[in-house]
Amino acid sequence: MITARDLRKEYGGFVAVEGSTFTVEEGEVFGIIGPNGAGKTTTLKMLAGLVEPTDGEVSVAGYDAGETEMRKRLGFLPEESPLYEEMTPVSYLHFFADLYDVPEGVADRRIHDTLERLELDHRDRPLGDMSKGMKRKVAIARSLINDPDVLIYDEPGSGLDPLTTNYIIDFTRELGEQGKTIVFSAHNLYHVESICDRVAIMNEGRVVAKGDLDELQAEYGRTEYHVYATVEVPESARENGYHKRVVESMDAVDDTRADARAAGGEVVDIRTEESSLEEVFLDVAESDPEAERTSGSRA
Ligand SMILES: Nc1ncnc2c1ncn2[C@@H]1O[C@H](COP(=O)(O)OP(=O)(O)OP(=O)(O)O)[C@@H](O)[C@H]1O
Repeated sequence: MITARDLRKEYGGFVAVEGSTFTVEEGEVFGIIGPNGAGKTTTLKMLAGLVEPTDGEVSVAGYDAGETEMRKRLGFLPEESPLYEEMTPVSYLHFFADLYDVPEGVADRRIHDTLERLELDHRDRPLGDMSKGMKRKVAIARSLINDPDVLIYDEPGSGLDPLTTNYIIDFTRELGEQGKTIVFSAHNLYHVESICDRVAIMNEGRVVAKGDLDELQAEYGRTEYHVYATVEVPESARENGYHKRVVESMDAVDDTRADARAAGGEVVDIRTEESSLEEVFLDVAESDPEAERTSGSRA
C-alpha cells in the first residue's frame, strides 16, 4: 500500500532523513518511533506528499506522493493542527468536506457519526474555546472526512491528558481493525507496542531497525531468566522470601542451580522476561554504529 524507497531529505546542507526504505502493507498499522529530531515528522510528510524528498521515491496506493488521486485516498493528522478558531467543529468539518467534494448528505452523516464515535461534546462551541483534547478529536475527524484508506498520523496522542491520549490511541486501533492502513509516529513506546503490526525505529535520520516486535526481539532483544532459589546465591536479591538472580542464558540458569545446591538449597522457580519494545529501542539506538557518522554530517 505504501512504499518508501531510499528517501532522503536535506534542508540546506542538513540531512534530516537519509536512506529510509520500508513498505507498509494494506490494512497494516505501522509505527515509526525514535527520539526527538530522528526524522519521523519529515518522513511522514514525505509519505503524505507535503514535503518533497531530495531523493528517493514514495508511492501510496499505487500513486506518487502528492498526486491528486493519492490525496483523495489519504488522511493526514499533523503533529500540531492549527484550526480556524472562530468556526465550530461542524462548520469546520463541512468546510473540508466541500474541499474534498463530499456530497452534502454524505458529509452530514459522516460528520455526525465521526463526532459521535469520538465522543466529542459541545459541537456548537467555537474551536478557539475548546480544550486541546477536543481540538485533537476535531483534527482526527478532519483526517477522516474523505473516508480515506490510508491514514498518516503524527503523534496522535501526544501532549494530551492520559485519559484523552488513551482514548485516541484506542480509536486509532479501531481504525486499524476496520481495515485502514495506518502509519503513525509516537514517543510512547507502549502505545506503539500495543497497536502496531510492525515498527520502524529511526535514529539520526535513518531507519536503523524494522520488523514486527517478535522479529525485533529475536534480532535485538534479550530474554532474561529470573531464577528463584531457596538459599542465597551470588548476585541475588531478596524477593518474596526467595533469592532472585537475573541471568541471560540457560547455562547461567544451570550455574545458579548448581550454586543453590552447593549452598544446601534449590531453585524453585524460573520466569522468563522478554525485552519490551522500549528496551529493544534503547539497545538499537545505543548500538547504532552509524549514529556518530550521521550526526557528524547533520551538524
Ligand atoms: N523545515 C525544516 N528546516 C530545517 N530543518 C528542519 C526542518 N524540518 C525539520 N528539520 C530538522 O530535521 C530533523 C528531523 O526533524 P523531524 O521533525 O522530522 O524529527 P522528529 O523525529 O519528528 O522529531 P520530534 O519527535 O521532535 O517531532 C530535526 O533536526 C529538525 O530540526
